[in-house]
Amino acid sequence: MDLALRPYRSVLYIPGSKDRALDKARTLTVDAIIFDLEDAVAPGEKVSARDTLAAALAQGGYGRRTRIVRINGLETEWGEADAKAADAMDCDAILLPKVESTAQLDALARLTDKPLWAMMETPAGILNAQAIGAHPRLMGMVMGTNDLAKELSARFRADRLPMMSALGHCLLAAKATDCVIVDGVYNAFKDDAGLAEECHQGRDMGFDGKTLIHPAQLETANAAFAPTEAEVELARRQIEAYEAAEKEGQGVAVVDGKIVENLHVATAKSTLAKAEAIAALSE
Ligand SMILES: CC(C)(COP(=O)(O)OP(=O)(O)OC[C@H]1O[C@@H](n2cnc3c(N)ncnc32)[C@H](O)[C@@H]1OP(=O)(O)O)[C@@H](O)C(=O)NCCC(=O)NCCSC(=O)C[C@H](O)C(=O)O
Ligand SMILES: [Mg+2]
Repeated sequence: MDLALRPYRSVLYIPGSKDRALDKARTLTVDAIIFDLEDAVAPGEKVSARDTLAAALAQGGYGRRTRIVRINGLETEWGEADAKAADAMDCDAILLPKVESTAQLDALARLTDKPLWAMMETPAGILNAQAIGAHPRLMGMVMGTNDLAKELSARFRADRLPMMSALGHCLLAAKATDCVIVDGVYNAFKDDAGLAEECHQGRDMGFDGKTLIHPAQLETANAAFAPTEAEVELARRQIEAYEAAEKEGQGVAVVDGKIVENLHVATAKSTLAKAEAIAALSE
């Protein structure tokens, strides 16, 4: 399936240095994996993590899960070697941290032909989101809300008010440039209720899914970002009603007391496409 059309409800970070977690991921119900060489890997393990990760990906077993490798920034001592190593790995895309300009993406694009993703996690990066999203090699954006909170001196709040302008700005940029966009992590991985609340907020805003740090978070994100049965059923009825109205020469149908126009039909079709993509993943 086209990478951009795959589901991204749950996107799990796995430290590239941890054999046990790399193995566990082969059994998890996760849409995409970020194999991390950056912040989840201690400096002393950065070099060996490349080989550990390359071996895990060569061994395979990750099925239809999208495999994204997060490298260290190209300005660091590890970045360029990471990029060359990731280019040779059996993965679907490379994720660059702390992207602030298209020049950084150009530099990475010179080292690999793989699709690129960008971490959006600094004030300069957020302000340049539209240009970053429009980069011809960029496929997706990942919100880095931990780094962003640090850079903004913001406090973590349940309603994420201090993050809202950055989240909204990147969403607009991603939607305007046809990029996939996934929300930041929820650090308290044992707090299911808090995670569910944040997932629903992200889904309501329009994110495609959420990045996660622990397998215990998968079920909540998968449920929150999938169309519900009621949404699928309504989408089918809207399409049917609109097609019937069109045959009668009408441009508007009514379903459950609400108007259905061609734009609602487009949303209904994308709801059905998402449900089908999720079903295809679990086959
Ligand atoms: C948070 C953790 C350190 C907790 O690890 P651990 O104590 O090992 O957890 P458990 O004992 O509960 O683990 C149970 C089993 O699950 C496996 N496991 C744990 N985490 C993962 C994972 N992420 N992926 C796959 N499998 C995982 C364990 O191996 C156990 O397996 P088994 O023994 O076989 O049953 C740990 O969860 C962790 O390291 N998480 C990832 C942290 C991380 O990636 N951080 C960096 C990304 S966040 C970030 O940087 C975002 C962004 O840049 C920003 O700025 O916001
Ligand atoms: Mg970060």
